[in-house]
Amino acid sequence: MTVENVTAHGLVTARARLSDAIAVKQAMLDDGVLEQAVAIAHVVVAALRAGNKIMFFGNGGSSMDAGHLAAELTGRFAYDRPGLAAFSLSDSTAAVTAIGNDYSYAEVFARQVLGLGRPGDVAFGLSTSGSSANVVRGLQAARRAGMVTVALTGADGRQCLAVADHCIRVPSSNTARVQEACLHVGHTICELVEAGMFPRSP
Ligand SMILES: O=C(CO)[C@@H](O)[C@H](O)[C@H](O)[C@H](O)COP(=O)(O)O
Repeated sequence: MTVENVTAHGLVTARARLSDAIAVKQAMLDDGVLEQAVAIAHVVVAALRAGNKIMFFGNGGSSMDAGHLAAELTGRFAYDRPGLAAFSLSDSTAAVTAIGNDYSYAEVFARQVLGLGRPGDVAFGLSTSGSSANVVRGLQAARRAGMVTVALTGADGRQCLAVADHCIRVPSSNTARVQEACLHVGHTICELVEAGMFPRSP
């Protein structure tokens, strides 16, 4: 195969991927995902106003999205305002490696949740498969601790759904598409939370 053929094939494939991503986002518009995101943003605003905090966790690409979304709240999303109480449990390399090494990888989020979480806090578990044991156990621990539990997953998010007060299942089972869609949902929630906490005059 020539370089030109590889490039042509790559372009065809890339177009198909982009079409798929658009179809997923269109299905989200039709599936009530935004209505769920608004409801979750209300929950987060209520928690922050009551002095509670927001924690995110996930594996792999979702671990980076967990840190990204926490930073949208502690830093800023669209405009300057005070920082909000949010952090990612995936960001602590020391905690994740110590708990994973000394207990088990399934406990890396649950143990942090139980140590850091207080009733009324909000825990966001991100899992494209919806079945990663450490994310499911993290949400279970949060629920036991009296926290509000939120899951962002792909279409087959049943295990997270069972332990989440709010579960947005984006309509795809492709890991990359689900990550992109969950990040979009996360951005939407952060934007709504920022506007809810610090309204700007029109
Ligand atoms: O980012 C990617 C591939 O797109 C991977 O690293 C992916 O995040 C990992 O396979 C994760 O372990 C998947 O876990 P989960 O999202 O199903 O909970």
